[in-house]
Amino acid sequence: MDSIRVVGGNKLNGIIPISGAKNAALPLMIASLLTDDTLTLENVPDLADVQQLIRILSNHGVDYAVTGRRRAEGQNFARTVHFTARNIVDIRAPYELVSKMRASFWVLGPLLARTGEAIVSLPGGCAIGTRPVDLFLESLRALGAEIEVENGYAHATAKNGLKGTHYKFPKVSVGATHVMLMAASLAKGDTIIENAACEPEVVNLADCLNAMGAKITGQGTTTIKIQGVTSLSGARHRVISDRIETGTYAMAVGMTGGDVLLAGADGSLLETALETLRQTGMEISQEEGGLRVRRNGNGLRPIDVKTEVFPGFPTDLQAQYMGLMTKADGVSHITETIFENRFMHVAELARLGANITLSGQTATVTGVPILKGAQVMATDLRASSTMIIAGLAAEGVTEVSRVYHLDRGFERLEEKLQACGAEVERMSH
Ligand SMILES: CC(=O)N[C@H]1[C@@H](OP(=O)(O)OP(=O)(O)OC[C@H]2O[C@@H](n3ccc(=O)[nH]c3=O)[C@H](O)[C@@H]2O)O[C@H](CO)[C@@H](O)[C@@H]1O
Ligand SMILES: C=C(OP(=O)(O)O)C(=O)O
Repeated sequence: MDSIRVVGGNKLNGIIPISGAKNAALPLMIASLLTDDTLTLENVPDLADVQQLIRILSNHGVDYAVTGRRRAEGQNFARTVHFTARNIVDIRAPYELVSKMRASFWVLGPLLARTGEAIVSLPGGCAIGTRPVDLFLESLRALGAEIEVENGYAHATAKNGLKGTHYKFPKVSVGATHVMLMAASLAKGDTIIENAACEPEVVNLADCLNAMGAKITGQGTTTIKIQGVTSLSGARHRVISDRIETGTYAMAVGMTGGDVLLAGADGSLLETALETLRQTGMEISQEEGGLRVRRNGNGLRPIDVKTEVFPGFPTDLQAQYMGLMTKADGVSHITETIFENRFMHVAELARLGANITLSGQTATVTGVPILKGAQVMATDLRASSTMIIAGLAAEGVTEVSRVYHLDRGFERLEEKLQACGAEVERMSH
């Protein structure tokens, strides 16, 4: 199992290219199941989750081909991948494939819409809470599906096709919004989704579906309207830049100090998080080539944060922000409102000397002048990056084990950090 060794103390200076967003690429890839034509996606990141989803899609009969730029110094892979689901050869997504990642469950919607039947194992993903699937099942039932959950599988049927509906989500769900968008695009008649997720990744998917011939309006707001169509065609579409990777590297600069251009980053995708970082004293500006992030000499003001649905502070940046606040000049409070168990990194940060107490869903972080390197564990995807960036700001050596979590969602992290002066290396045991 790989681990990552970090020697702290260096400032970050240089250019970090921001990859395509994992959480946009995954639903876009799944949308290829909706058509027998080719869906071409640009800017697909090379990640373990993308590879795993390719295996899942291949099992359903999707052919894929990779073109585009190859690895080059200081650049993204920026791969272009063509997905063609000429025939759906298997409507079953087995446990062995689906249990590794949350998004794989989302094939349920397009398989059902295209073939009238889907059998999909209940999903895996980061262990950050119970993560039920009730909203997926209820919204698909509203579209006319019959669904039973038995022996760990959801079995959905719609022998006469799906029918448009008016559905209000009782709680905002990014994944269930993705699935309903895909399923309703091929339903008979009109669908209105209320209390829909507004995340940029939902907009990216809706725009792609429209390029494929769907009729969707209102994406990016809480009410989305979908006029069902009988079939969708192929399209060419670009994966948006990864706002979570952007925020993570911005916080890395906040922890170490320095001056980094996050090339290709789009600040409009994470305004709340960037505004919070500015309040801590960091300098952040959007430039032609991306987002410039600086912290030169000054201390960090402690700023309270509460995670919210978009456009609020993203839960996927909560762990990294906690890392940053361990170095602030005073006390901050960080409240997690999306997932009930997303604080596993607290105990790991404590190994580096952080002072954090937990009460319910709020962590109280008292900044310390110095963190000291230690052996720590990556507990989930975003927490993995937190331990690495905290290690960059700690005195001495930090060794982060279980980095398979990290590989799910950060493309070539060591290489990107090394190019900016960090001492980071992967060790295979
Ligand atoms: C692959 C991907 O894009 N993952 C992201 C997606 O996850 P994901 O789509 O799984 O997150 P959701 O928005 O669905 O989850 C939000 C909340 O709703 C709850 N819920 C969800 C579905 C359901 O049927 N019932 C239910 O109760 C969840 O347990 C959670 O408490 O959005 C999350 C919230 O921004 C991010 O942290 C994840 O990185
Ligand atoms: C929680 C995440 O992923 P997943 O939903 O796949 O577990 C994430 O991307 O931070």
